Amino acid sequence: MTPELMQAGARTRQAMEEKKNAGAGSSGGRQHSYSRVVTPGELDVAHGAILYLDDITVSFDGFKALNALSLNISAGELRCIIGPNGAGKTTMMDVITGKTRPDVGKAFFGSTIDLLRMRENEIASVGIGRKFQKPTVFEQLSVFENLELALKGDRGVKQSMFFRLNSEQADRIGDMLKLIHLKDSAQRTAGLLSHGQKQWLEIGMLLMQDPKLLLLDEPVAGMTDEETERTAELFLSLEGNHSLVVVEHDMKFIHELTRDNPAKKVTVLHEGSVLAEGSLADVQANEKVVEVYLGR
Ligand SMILES: Nc1ncnc2c1ncn2[C@@H]1O[C@H](COP(=O)(O)OP(=O)(O)OP(=O)(O)O)[C@@H](O)[C@H]1O
Repeated sequence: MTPELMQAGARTRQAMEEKKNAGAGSSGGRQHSYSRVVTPGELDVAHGAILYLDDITVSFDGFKALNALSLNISAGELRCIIGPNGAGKTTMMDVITGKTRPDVGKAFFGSTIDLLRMRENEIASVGIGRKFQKPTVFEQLSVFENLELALKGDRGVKQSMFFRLNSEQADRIGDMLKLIHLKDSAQRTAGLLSHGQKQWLEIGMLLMQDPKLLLLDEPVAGMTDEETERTAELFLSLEGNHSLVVVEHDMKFIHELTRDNPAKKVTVLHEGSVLAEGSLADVQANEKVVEVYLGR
């Protein structure tokens, strides 16, 4: 071994030792007793939950839009949330994404990321993507360009100008076009797409940023039956790799999302709290649910 190599080896060992000691200082030496070391700010779903809301209350001039709401979503889960108008579904999404601050309660992404201490843009950057009801794509650009833009993410203007797709990125866009059923429309101007196709494109744009949790607000509103079915297929194909929270009024769509697994959990919100939670059959048979929602 040459002296240079020996010196390089010594430097590497010293750096490793310093890193180990620094880690011991910041975590109280816990990595000696636990095999898993969690990096601050990194999503940790080792305990199973990707989203944990506890006792969240949001008041508007004394009116409680959310009233001690608690909700747990597991990593990889597809959870449907239903509830009558005014139940608090949008307010719940607003709390998760940092748009609205609750009066009290806890909201964690994984077991370590405290959402209530973060701004909206920070929450988006740790991996929570939100799809609003209305599609918001860049109408003048092609489908491909929309996805390309989403891939660029929040690079600065100058970096975006000089951004060139590498082959891996071009492949990712190709795969996404297939997934969202827009392969044949890649060069089409987005403004010319049908409502359903625009919704898929926007979902594709969200997915290009690889969110860990997707919040989808009435994604099939205004879609044809065929588009609704395809959307259900798309969401089911994402389940497992992503976690999805789907707020929806369309019961046919909820049926399609739960058909492969009838035990899949559905949550019913009412007056800012969870009224019922269980399989679709269970919540549909629940008298309180029938009274406030399904029986209307
Ligand atoms: N900014 C606000 N100021 C006052 N009241 C509000 C505000 N935002 C929501 N609310 C009220 O809080 C309650 C819950 O509203 P939210 O929009 O969360 O319900 P929702 O379940 O999403 O309803 P929908 O299905 O109609 O969209 C409603 O009574 C609503 O009027």
